[in-house]
Amino acid sequence: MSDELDIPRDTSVNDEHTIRILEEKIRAMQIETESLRKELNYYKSEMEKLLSPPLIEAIVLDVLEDGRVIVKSTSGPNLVVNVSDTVDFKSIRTGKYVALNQRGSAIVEVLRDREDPLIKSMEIIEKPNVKYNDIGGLDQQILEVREVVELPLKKPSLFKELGITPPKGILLYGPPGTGKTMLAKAVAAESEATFIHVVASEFAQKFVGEGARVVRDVFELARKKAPSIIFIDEIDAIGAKRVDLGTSGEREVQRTLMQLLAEIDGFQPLDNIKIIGATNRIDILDPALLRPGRFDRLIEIPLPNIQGRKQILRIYLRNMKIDGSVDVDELARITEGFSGADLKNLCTEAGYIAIREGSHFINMTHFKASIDRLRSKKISKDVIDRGEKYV
Ligand SMILES: Nc1ncnc2c1ncn2[C@@H]1O[C@H](COP(=O)(O)OP(=O)(O)OP(=O)(O)O)[C@@H](O)[C@H]1O
Repeated sequence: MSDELDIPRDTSVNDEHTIRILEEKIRAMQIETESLRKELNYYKSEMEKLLSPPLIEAIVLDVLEDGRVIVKSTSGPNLVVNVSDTVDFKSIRTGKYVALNQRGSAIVEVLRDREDPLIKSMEIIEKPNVKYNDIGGLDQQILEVREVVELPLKKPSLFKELGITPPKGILLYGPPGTGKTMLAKAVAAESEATFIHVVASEFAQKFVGEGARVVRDVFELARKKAPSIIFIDEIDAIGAKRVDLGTSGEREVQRTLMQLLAEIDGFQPLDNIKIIGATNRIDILDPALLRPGRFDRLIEIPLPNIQGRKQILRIYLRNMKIDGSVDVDELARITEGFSGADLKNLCTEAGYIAIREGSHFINMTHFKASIDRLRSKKISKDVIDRGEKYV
């Protein structure tokens, strides 16, 4: 025993030492017991949670003067319920998510706020303020979009009369920052249509079936707000060809795509809804998306050529205080590889350089310094990205 407890053999001499060792052992065991007790309590409470009946989720519609609350339970009906004493009454407000007890008679917990996936995924602009002449270097594409989107929305009778079916959806493809979103907004503005902007990667939701629900809700909203244009950016996020559907995430993306195709198939070419998809990865799109009656008109939005760059620069220079040294032709010539977004940044940066110098005008030197800065900062990276992504 003494060996076990590390007690020195000569106990007569070492009584005090022995007692100290034993006391330490007792303390260590007490600590151990305490920690096991906590662990036991934790598992007991986990067991209780698992065995307790499930709660019902609801959203607060109104708080009544008599202290009761009207809620809409997610399982269906509106209910008038009490508030349990364990809940802070002040935290209950319209729009809050709460948990009801199993009988659905009382609020027993106020839940954490969370975002509505529909609201998170989209932006609605009743009247976008982009005009065709704000867009440079895309004259041909503007003409085509006007013909296949604007005209059928504005004058469906023309198409009916002649028996022509316009496309339900078009796909704008090309490198980033070339004006795809701008063009979609401009056509919505000119067609007096509501612009519903969704980013497809936001459709990929956490919960099973949620992506498909958001797609359904977006189309429902488009019908309510018609005439509407639904702009689906980064459509490759849900519309890429799939090689295998191994993970549940991939299956969820596939379900979302199926819902999108079903919604597109569900309306008529001359209904007052149009869909514009955008991607810089047309090479990886699922051919199902490009079948007739879906995104069946493909419009390339390339990087601007020298003429295009000149037009875009002119648009931005319109509102800038420049001096006589600024040569637009020269600027367009030395900005090969720049997108519309890059050219806009170039103008803004030149303005900043002028401000830093305390200059009242922006001159050619400011523009050239701005080009050098942008080139070294991002262009090389962009070109590499484009080389890999854009086909
Ligand atoms: N052709 C253009 N004419 C004028 N401005 C342009 C043009 N292209 C891009 N821009 C400017 O760049 C900004 C970004 O462009 P936009 O969002 O339309 O590009 P995008 O092609 O949709 O890009 P992404 O593929 O990254 O979504 C615009 O708000 C505009 O200021």
